[in-house]
Amino acid sequence: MSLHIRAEKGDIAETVLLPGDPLRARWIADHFLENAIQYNDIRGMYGYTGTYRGKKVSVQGTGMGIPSISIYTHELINDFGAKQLIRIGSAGSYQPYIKVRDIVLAMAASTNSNINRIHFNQDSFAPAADYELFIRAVKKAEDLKIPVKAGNILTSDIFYDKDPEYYRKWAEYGVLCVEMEAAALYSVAARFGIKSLAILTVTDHIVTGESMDAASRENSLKEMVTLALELT
Ligand SMILES: O=P(O)(O)O[C@H]1O[C@H](CO)[C@@H](O)[C@H]1O
Ligand SMILES: O=c1cc[nH]c(=O)[nH]1
Repeated sequence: MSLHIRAEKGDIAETVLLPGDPLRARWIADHFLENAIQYNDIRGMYGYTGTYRGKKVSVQGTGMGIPSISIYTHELINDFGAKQLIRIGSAGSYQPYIKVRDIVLAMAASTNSNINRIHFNQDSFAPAADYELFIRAVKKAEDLKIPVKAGNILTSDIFYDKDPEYYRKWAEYGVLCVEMEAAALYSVAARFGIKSLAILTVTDHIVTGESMDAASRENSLKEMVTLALELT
């Protein structure tokens, strides 16, 4: 048992899928895993362990934003021995050619958060995906005929930005989309020497204003979840 996760050592698999939304974790346990057991309900941040095609895998909600995912990933690694963390999140597109429902593999995660400047005494750390896991995801997506885009993304501390043009400076540098956790995932994973990758489904379009409703966000992310589970 750790401060935020009610589980014993061995209850959690070495590979953990990380949706921000704990209800997405429950939906994955219900629809994709065999013999899923719920191990965590602290703060309603559900976590489950089951099997997928015979392999043990866990799904743990992380909540929204860098502080929240940093707590869960720290405990998953240090208290429960997680070795491979795969975020499965929603994102807002910054590019006209990245459409709603597209899947993006985050090769790197720029951020407007100060968290790494605090850790690195004002120097700038570049949070990046694990290369081997990233390449496996690209190949697996090809095998499954799931089209993916890949590139730099933005992990933002702000969801409701007061400046509607804020996205432009990132878009001009080729940043594909925005979400709120990947830079922290990559940084915590790097700190403890484990593998991590963020797979994102575009649910909103920052340029066109298009958006998926809340129920679709929870339920219509099947391809992303399948791709992540195939990497266990
Ligand atoms: O769908 P999840 O994984 O929560 O990810 C995105 O959705 C939330 C904002 O609605 C933020 O957590 C953002 O990163
Ligand atoms: O952080 C996020 C997540 C989904 N959609 C957005 O616009 N932003």
